[in-house]
Amino acid sequence: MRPLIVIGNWKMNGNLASNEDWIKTVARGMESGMPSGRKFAVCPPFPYLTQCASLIKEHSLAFLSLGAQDASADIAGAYTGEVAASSLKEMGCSYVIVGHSERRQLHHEVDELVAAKALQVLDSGMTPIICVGETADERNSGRAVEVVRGQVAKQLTVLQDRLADCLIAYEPVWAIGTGKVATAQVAQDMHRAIRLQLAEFDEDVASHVGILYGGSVKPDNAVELFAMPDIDGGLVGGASLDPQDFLAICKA
Ligand SMILES: O=C(CO)COP(=O)(O)O
Repeated sequence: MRPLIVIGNWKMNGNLASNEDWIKTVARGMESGMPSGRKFAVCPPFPYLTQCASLIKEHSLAFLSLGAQDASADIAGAYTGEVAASSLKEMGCSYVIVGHSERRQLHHEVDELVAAKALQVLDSGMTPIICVGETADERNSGRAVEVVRGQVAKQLTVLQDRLADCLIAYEPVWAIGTGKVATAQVAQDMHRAIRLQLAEFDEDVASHVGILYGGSVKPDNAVELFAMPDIDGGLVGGASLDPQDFLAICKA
């Protein structure tokens, strides 16, 4: 049985004061217990990882793990501005997002680089969250499944059965930050397509990999999304900035 996983992606938001308020509020909200069989994590910007790790410890927030929003594809060396996966592990991270559409679009990251980053994350003992998803044009021209299958195929080529230790996040680009959530059925259909593609490679990998949905997940649509058989949780952007909304989604 795959656990339901809710991960907040703060993107380039937050500051020392708001982060502290957020962790305190979430700690109070989680104090009375959380639904069983679920996992939760938050991915703050790099500079706040240490602060969030110590706040999580201070508030004994056993339910909440820490993640990062990206990692380098290289182990170490002359890569100004890059952050090594091993450093993220040392800072207390359990998850690292790789290949987010904002990095693919704004920083021209391609599938091969995303796979190399995922390998570094795995080698450092963390779980990569590999993002895939089609644009509005690709969906409107009937190519959504083909595009996503292409992205997943590249990951399979490099990662092979190590994909069993990764999470995949299906994030349709047209649903990110737009308020246009994919209907639960549209999301389920793509998650199913991804799972069937994984099963063509290896049944065992397909049954192990958690496939999260991302794109305008809110407290009022999370229940329906999470009820779908192939949706194993959510990667939440905007709504994760509000601790009450994040908590509501975690409990949905
Ligand atoms: O990109 C996302 C999470 O990684 C989704 O962002 P929103 O929830 O703001 O649409």
